[in-house]
Parts: sequence; structure tokens; C-alpha cells
Amino acid sequence: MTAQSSSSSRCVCVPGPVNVGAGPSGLAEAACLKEKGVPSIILERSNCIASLWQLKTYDRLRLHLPKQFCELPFMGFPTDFPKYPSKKQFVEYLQCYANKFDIKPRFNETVQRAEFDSKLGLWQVKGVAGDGKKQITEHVCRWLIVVTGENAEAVVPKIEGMGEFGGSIKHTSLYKSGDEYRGKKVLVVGCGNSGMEVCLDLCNQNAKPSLVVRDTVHVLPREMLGKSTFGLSMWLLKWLPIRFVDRLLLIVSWLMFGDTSRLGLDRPRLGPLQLKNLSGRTPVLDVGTLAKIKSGPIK
Ligand SMILES: NC(=O)C1=CN([C@@H]2O[C@H](COP(=O)(O)OP(=O)(O)OC[C@H]3O[C@@H](n4cnc5c(N)ncnc54)[C@H](OP(=O)(O)O)[C@@H]3O)[C@@H](O)[C@H]2O)C=CC1
Ligand SMILES: O=C(O)C(=O)Cc1c[nH]c2ccccc12
Repeated sequence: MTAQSSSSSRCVCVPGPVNVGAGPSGLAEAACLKEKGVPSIILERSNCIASLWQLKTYDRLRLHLPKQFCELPFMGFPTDFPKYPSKKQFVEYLQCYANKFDIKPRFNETVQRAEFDSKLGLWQVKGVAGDGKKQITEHVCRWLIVVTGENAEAVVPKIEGMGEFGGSIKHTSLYKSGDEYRGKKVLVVGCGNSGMEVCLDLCNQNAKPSLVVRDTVHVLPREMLGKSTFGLSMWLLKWLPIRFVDRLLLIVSWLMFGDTSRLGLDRPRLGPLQLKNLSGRTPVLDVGTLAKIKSGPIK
């Protein structure tokens, strides 16, 4: 026990790895370990699995890639799910997955610190649970696996005049639907997959969105010739060099969209797949936004 009466602390030895994060990757990895007979625990700061999906995404979200590319090991999506499952379906799938592999994360426990003792060859992982009455658990283990994802923290840029701005400013992680913006003018900052889709949603709910684009961007159709652009790209990469596949993607995109720079969307010099490989920047998969930019409702 610590000196403070408002907090308690204990130490537990974990026979296998400690995983931080109960998102899709954390669940997949815990299931793989279980299949090999390795016990592990998951510490999750939120109160549910896949918290980003459940709590911080907009209503109209669907997978952008066909379901066969998004399934976790040892368990496919139900056959009656559509090609591009909805957020609700994806979460339902993850819940079934956790049940099937009997994965029970320790919810509401935030990892605050992890230190490796090189003499003992052990990690000491500090998990803090509870609001007022803090329960501190020091997990001692040989392996620590951080599975906290790429997009867990919202980034809100500091923009001059933000403080004096009379309207509301919202990060996409808090955006649910364009319903509350009906009839209003909305400036969407950022033209990644979220920004582009939020614009479309706003437009469909009769708001008046304008999109800020600060840099170049590759917008590709979600499907080409009836095949998913992602699937087609991966298949072509088996036979052709990446530069050639990029060429093909850009030619088909040009045939489908025309010259996107006429809409204010200049393309990077590198092709979409090369850019993804070199910088991690993901191409935007269009689900109807470009047509609305072209026809006028999105500025
Ligand atoms: N259905 C699906 O499967 C979906 C998947 N996603 C995925 O989720 C991940 C996160 O996507 P997303 O939320 O779009 O975030 P991203 O990081 O992909 O995009 C953020 C965008 O905001 C721009 N930006 C950042 N700061 C500023 C600023 N101060 N002024 C102007 N522009 C700015 C960035 O520009 P710059 O490039 O210049 O930095 C970039 O274009 C991605 O991997 C995406 O593919 C997202 C939505 C739907
Ligand atoms: O949506 C994402 O986050 C992706 O990673 C999608 C993606 C990665 N590489 C690609 C190549 C072609 C089309 C989509 C993708």
C-alpha cells in the first residue's frame, strides 16, 4: 500500500506478454498467442474493445477495403456481411472474435510507464485504474507488446484566431454526422480519407462544406473495373514493378475522374503506392466526394 489512502498499489507477475491496447491488432495478436498456448493480458485505457471504432468515428463509416483484406487470423467475416462492412458490423465481428478466443482485456486501465530492468530481463509496467480512487498495478513480465495504433491521439492544429471564432470547432474523432450542420457553412481542414468523407456526409445532410487542401494528394476510386483498387493493386504487384502499377492506377483514375488538379487536388510527384511505401501517406479512396466537388456543392 502507498502512503496515500486514496490509492492502492499491488504487484503481479504475468507469465506471458503484456499487451497495451485492445484494438483489432491487440485482439489479433492475443488470439495468435493463445493459439500457441501462450497466455497474455491486455491493458486497455478505454472501457471497451476497439474504442476508436466504437467511440471516435462517424456514423457512415464503412471499411474502405473489401472484408477479405481486413479479417483477423483464424476467423473470417460472416458470409452474409457485405463486401464493405459497416462500422457496426465490424465492431460486432471484433466482439465475436474476442468471445471466441476468450480474450478479456483489463478495461479502464491506463499504462503510464514501462521500464525494462536489463539485469533481471523483466519489464515493469505501471497500470493505473479507477478515477478518484486510483488502483495502481505493477505488472512484471518478460515481454511488452505495444499495440496502441496509429491514430489514437487527436491532433488539432493551432490556428490563428481560433479563440475568437464564434462557431464550433470539432475534431473528426467527435464528429458523428452532418445532421447538426444542416444549412450551415462548414470548413473541413484536411483532405485525408476522413476529411473527404466528412465533406460528403455534410453535403448529403444539406450543409455547405468547403475543403482545405494544403498539400498534394492522390485520390483513387475505391473500385476499378468492378475490382477493389486495393485488391487490384496487391494482385498487380505480384507480377509488375511498383512504378508500373502506379502508372496503371493513375491512368485508370484519370479515365474515371479526369484531371483532379482542375478541382484543386494536385497529385504528388511519386505514385500512390510508392508514396505509401516511402512515407506512409495513404491514398484517398473516393466514395463519391469528387463528384460533389465537380458538380459544385463541395467547394
Ligand atoms: N473507411 C475507411 O477505411 C477510412 C479509413 N481512414 C484511415 O484512417 C487513417 C486516418 O485518416 P485521416 O483521419 O483522414 O487522417 P490523415 O492523417 O490521413 O489525414 C489528415 C489530413 O489533414 C491534413 N492536415 C493536417 N493538419 C493540417 C493543417 N494544419 N492544415 C491543413 N491540412 C492539415 C493532412 O495534410 P498533409 O498530408 O499535408 O499532412 C492530411 O491531408 C488513414 O489511414 C485513413 O486511410 C480514414 C477514414 C475512413
Ligand atoms: O485506407 C487505408 O488506411 C489504407 O491503408 C489503404 C491502402 C493502403 N495501400 C493502398 C493501395 C491502394 C489503395 C488503398 C490502399
